[in-house]
Amino acid sequence: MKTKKLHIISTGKQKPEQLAEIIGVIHPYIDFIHLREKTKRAKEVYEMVELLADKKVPLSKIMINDRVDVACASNVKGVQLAYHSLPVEIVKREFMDLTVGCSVHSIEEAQIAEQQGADYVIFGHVYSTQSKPGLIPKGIEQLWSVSESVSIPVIAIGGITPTNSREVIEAGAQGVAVMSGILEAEDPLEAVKQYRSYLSE
Ligand SMILES: Cc1ncc(COP(=O)(O)OP(=O)(O)O)c(N)n1
Ligand SMILES: Cc1nc(C(=O)O)sc1CCOP(=O)(O)O
Ligand SMILES: [Mg+2]
Repeated sequence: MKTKKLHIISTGKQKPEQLAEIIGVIHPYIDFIHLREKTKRAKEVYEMVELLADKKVPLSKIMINDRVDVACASNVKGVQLAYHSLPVEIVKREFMDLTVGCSVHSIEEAQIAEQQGADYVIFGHVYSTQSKPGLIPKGIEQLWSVSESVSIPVIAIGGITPTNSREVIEAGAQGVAVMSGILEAEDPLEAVKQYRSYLSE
């Protein structure tokens, strides 16, 4: 079985130094860290990449949410496009070196992302989560339908725990994306090891 991917999404609430400290410790166990810092300016996000690099986090593990300019300028792996971001096809056409992930919330969005050349999609939110308060979760069956409807990897997001990771993998996900379960854990290293063990079984 191909090893499933573990993406970590920054909360936007932690100080850059605090995030860098945590990722500096857990990066050997993760595939990608996404900087999703919606209230920060481009320069601040760029500086966060520098902090991560200082902690020896490989640039090849860093994705930038939305900001194609920052992703290019900082030479990271790629960009995670949100619903308000530039279209996938434009980013793929103009920035060929970037890996492009797209956040989707339906079969139709996933298929459009695939047609436009996305390298993978993140689908959610699968389970209810404090990180998306008041929004009804999509559930495991929709995850299954989305996974069936595209050929590119589908990464599940939203309320993912170590134990339900197995269920989402069985539903066709090629990996999981986690925010609070690791970055807000009392012991992020222990938490990431737990996710990793469920994803590797
Ligand atoms: C139904 C639905 N639409 C949009 C969003 C949020 O979109 P996304 O692009 O994933 O942005 P963030 O999750 O990063 O805020 C959603 N969750 N649900
Ligand atoms: C950033 C994000 N996007 C989602 C989506 O469905 O598009 S769910 C989500 C938050 C995931 O946080 P947690 O791991 O704490 O549940
Ligand atoms: Mg999202």
